[in-house]
Amino acid sequence: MTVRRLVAGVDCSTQATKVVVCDADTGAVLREGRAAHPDATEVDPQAWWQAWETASEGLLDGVEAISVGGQQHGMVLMDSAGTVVHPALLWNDTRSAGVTTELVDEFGGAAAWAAATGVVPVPSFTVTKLRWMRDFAADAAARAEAVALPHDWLTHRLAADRTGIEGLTTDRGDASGTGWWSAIDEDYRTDLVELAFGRSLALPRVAGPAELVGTTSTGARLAAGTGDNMAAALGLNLQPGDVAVSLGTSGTAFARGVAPTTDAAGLVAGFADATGGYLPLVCTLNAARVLSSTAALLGMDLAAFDEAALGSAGSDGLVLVPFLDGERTPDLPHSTGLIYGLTRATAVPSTMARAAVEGMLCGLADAVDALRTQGIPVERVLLLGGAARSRAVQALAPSLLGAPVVLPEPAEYVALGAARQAAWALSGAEAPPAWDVPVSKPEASILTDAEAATIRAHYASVLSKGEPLLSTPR
Ligand SMILES: Nc1ncnc2c1ncn2[C@@H]1O[C@H](COP(=O)(O)OP(=O)(O)O)[C@@H](O)[C@H]1O
Ligand SMILES: O=C(CO)[C@@H](O)[C@H](O)COP(=O)(O)O
Repeated sequence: MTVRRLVAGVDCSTQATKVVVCDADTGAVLREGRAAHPDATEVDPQAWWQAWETASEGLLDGVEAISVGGQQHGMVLMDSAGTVVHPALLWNDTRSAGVTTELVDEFGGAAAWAAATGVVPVPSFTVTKLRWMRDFAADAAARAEAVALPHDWLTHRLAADRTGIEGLTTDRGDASGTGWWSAIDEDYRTDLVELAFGRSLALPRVAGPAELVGTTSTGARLAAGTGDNMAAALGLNLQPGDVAVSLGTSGTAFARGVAPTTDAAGLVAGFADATGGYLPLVCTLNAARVLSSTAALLGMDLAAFDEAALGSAGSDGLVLVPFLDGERTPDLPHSTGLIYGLTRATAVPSTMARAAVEGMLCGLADAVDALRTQGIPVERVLLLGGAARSRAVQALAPSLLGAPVVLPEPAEYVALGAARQAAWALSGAEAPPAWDVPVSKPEASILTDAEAATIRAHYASVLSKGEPLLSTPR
């Protein structure tokens, strides 16, 4: 009789913690749990711990290894005892917008950052949050001795064999989103921590992709973990030519790369991945919540919203610029949403629903184009994340994104990727285990390529007309 080995993967993402327990050989999901996070852009990491405890309750019997995938960029500052000195500022917290330009300039501008680290800081990046702490939360900053990311912190909290800030670990994937780890040098740039914060901080050791880094109180081994997008890439087993478009709280478009990218325009972040390779990625601040907010505005649940968007004959020139939480790509942190083209004909719920889906997808279409500009081949888009469940999204995506779209079987791909990393670390093998990723075709496309081009042209024109409004603080 073969003995089944169990591994767990965790997704500590913006809106929730999700846990999957899988068969280490096949990846079959045997148990699942989930618990919500506070709806805020600064969060006490203790809330992630509570969500982990709730989401994993009753799931971990027999689990031999655990790995944590986490929302990227969040800043967790600790004192020497490991006590968090300020609520974590998350990736979607834009308060560091005011200090980002000066920080970029102090190092010689966008091109210098891109050449040194692979990224150009925007307010999402941890390095800008350190500068904000130095300037606007000096008391808490003075107590800080170490800085870590959400997945580093949760892994550390899970490790029963560590105390204080001793033994903190991260991985190259998540580290590459800080702004002080260089995907070009494969090393920390401690000078950039000092530049941003005014002094040095202890940084987590960068563990190898398949390393075991600790042990939990129940004896399960801990893998290194990684950023949520890196975990999703591992869960999806992305191949050359594949681009993942994830429609969660953030909208992301990413692909596996064989070399670091250095986009001085700052659209494509030159991240590392969780396997030793690279993960060029474009991220927007506005994806699934554009649909849920518009549905709430229209007094509809998500199912009714979807029907309305799908049933609409077209947006008829109504353009919804979806920057409800400010925007990161394009770099417009002070922006808000805009609605343009409202007439008596378009001021109807179904047209508004359609314009919201189109607006969100136009932002992601620009993201996919930015990858193309960096020479990333886009032969097939894998659509995932909560909003990929929307039939309207599925029906509009192929023409707007300009590529064939497939739907990986609905699953928590970040948690699955983390579980795959745990299985890899547990196996001691050269490569991650081969887990199958079934895909299906989406709803038939309801747009011609010409219609999609018109929608994207309207969107681009409203963006450029709205620029003065979008770039000014309210
Ligand atoms: N059918 C649907 N249509 C549109 N949005 C959906 C649908 N189902 C779930 N969502 C949205 O997906 C989001 C959660 O997606 P998820 O990928 O889990 O996000 P995150 O990883 O950022 O927490 C929520 O905002 C939810 O409203
Ligand atoms: O900032 C980024 C990527 O650079 C985001 O993708 C975060 O990693 C949060 O992801 P979700 O919670 O939306 O999955």
